[in-house]
Amino acid sequence: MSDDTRLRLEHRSFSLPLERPLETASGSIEHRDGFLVRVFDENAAESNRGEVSADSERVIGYGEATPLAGFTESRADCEAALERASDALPPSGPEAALEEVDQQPAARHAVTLALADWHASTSATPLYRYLGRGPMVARIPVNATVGDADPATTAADARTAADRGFETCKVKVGARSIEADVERLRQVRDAVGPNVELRVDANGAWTYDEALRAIEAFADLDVALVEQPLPPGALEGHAALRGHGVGIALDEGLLEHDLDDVCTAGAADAIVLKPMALGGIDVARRMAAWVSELGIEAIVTTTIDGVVARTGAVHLAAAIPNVAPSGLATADRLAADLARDPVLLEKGAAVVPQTKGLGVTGVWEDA
Ligand SMILES: O=C(O)CCC(=O)c1ccccc1C(=O)O
Ligand SMILES: [Mg+2]
Repeated sequence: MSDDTRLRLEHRSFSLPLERPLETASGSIEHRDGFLVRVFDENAAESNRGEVSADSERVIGYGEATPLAGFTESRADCEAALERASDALPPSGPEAALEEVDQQPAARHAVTLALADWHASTSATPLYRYLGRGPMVARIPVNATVGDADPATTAADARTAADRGFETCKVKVGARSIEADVERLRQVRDAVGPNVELRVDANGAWTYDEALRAIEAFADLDVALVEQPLPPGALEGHAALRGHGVGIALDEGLLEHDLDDVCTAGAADAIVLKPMALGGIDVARRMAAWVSELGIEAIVTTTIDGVVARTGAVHLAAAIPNVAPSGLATADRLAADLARDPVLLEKGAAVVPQTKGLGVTGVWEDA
């Protein structure tokens, strides 16, 4: 950053309705409300004032804070943290602004993403290469997300995903009895055939005995992974559920435990990284690097975020070597979005944007 760079941060609120609510064992997600953040160089804006092309040439970094109960701070705490960060950035710089959002993961996600987008755009580098300084990545594998519903609807949704080319399908479970979920997965397996990888996500709904019963039945249906079978506090329980034919992934559990403790307990075959809940793509990337040495898989996903955070998560996934199929095919859940989606989905893969920064444009204007 040059000496006359004086970054300024602004935020504004948004509310996005879902086209189809996502039904889960921990409730239904019907809309996503949050804050768009932008960062720009005040001095650059000043010197360009009055020139016709000033706005389109000015580098702007975008971020998104989309809080979700059970995963992040409240909307009010998020907004207060963003206000503190806005007040701190111009006089004191990025480090001081980050201190103000340190305890609020969604707010920290937004501020760090906006700064990273600004820096990557300033150096004309796609965000994932700015993050990882690694090789070019054209595509990352993604999974389809199928919510809780009756067996026939669940099977039809999975079939639609398979017909669209998804090779991995994640089904929400835990909202009904084990027997009902097993029947749902039986119909899903029949509908998609043997070649689609199936995962389930119980969002912490089961007791240990229920989880074991579910896992033994799911193993016969060749379910590859169960996400968060037990409540987030359980580590030993998850460790004991491993080795029964279905891999164990932790999602909510990562928000309650240090990654070191998860690894020491041997509680997971895979971890589910939600940058919004973990406090930013920088935090998520460090976690992925940490577990890769232990043979634990990293899955990137979102809390059904808007296009800014979702695209940030796509760049994160592109910066993780051998990232597992990730939960990033959720754009069509939203009835409206913050801007045009720069990420194309093609046969179960997301095409990674190769333009500078995040690659999301036209954000603020249409919010
Ligand atoms: O991972 C996916 O396929 C989609 C995202 C998803 O399931 C989700 C969305 C919002 C909140 C929680 C979760 C979850 O993984 O538990
Ligand atoms: Mg989950």
